[in-house]
Amino acid sequence: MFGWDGELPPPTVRTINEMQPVLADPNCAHEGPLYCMYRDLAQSDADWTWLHAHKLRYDLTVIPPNNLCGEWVKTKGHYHPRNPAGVGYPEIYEVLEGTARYLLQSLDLLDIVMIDARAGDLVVIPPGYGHVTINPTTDETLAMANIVSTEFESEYGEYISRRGAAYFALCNGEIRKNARYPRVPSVRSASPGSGHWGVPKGPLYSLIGDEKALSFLNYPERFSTLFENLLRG
Ligand SMILES: O=P(O)(O)OC[C@H]1O[C@H](O)[C@H](O)[C@@H](O)[C@@H]1O
Repeated sequence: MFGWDGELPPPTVRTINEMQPVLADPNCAHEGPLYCMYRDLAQSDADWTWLHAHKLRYDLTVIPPNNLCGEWVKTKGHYHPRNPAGVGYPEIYEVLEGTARYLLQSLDLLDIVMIDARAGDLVVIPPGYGHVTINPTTDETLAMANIVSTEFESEYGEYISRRGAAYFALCNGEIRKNARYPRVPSVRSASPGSGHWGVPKGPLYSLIGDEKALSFLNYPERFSTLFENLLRG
């Protein structure tokens, strides 16, 4: 499954109920499971030990297509806190199957970015950017991997209090502004970074063991050029 060798542990399942506070239609009465998160995976004890020694985690997320009262299925959305040096923890994703739309928003809400990615693409979430992943299809499951620091918990408060991201991606193709956000810029598009601006090339799993390629995840303060280039596109 998704190029994963061997059995997967039982996933954490995000239900539609948990998503109610962040849906475009707050009265959407659908129910049931929405997407599965398999956290802290490794293909061998050696890989797991390396990941943990470097304060990192490899996860898979599987998002079947869905229509949530007119909105594409998406993840709940969260920010990451700052690391001890005062810089937000970044994250790196890889699309394994299907297509993904990453909707990023800076904490100051001055920058909203949409990145369309397909299988093989790697996408870096820069420090300070909240993020939602959308499966913008009717018929394809999205499977993606991520590597992220083990040193923090995701923060959902901003997304819950504003009832979702700054924009909603609707199944009719409309990108609708969320009325809970007073003033936000329009969405700009960017490309997945894989192989450019210092963003590593995949497969993501093959980077396990490569300290140089993954140290930006815990020490983003040492990689300001990478993030500046990434945000300039
Ligand atoms: O936490 P959510 O907003 O539901 O997003 C889902 C994803 O978030 C993070 O990136 C985690 O590292 C993933 O394991 C998870 O699948």
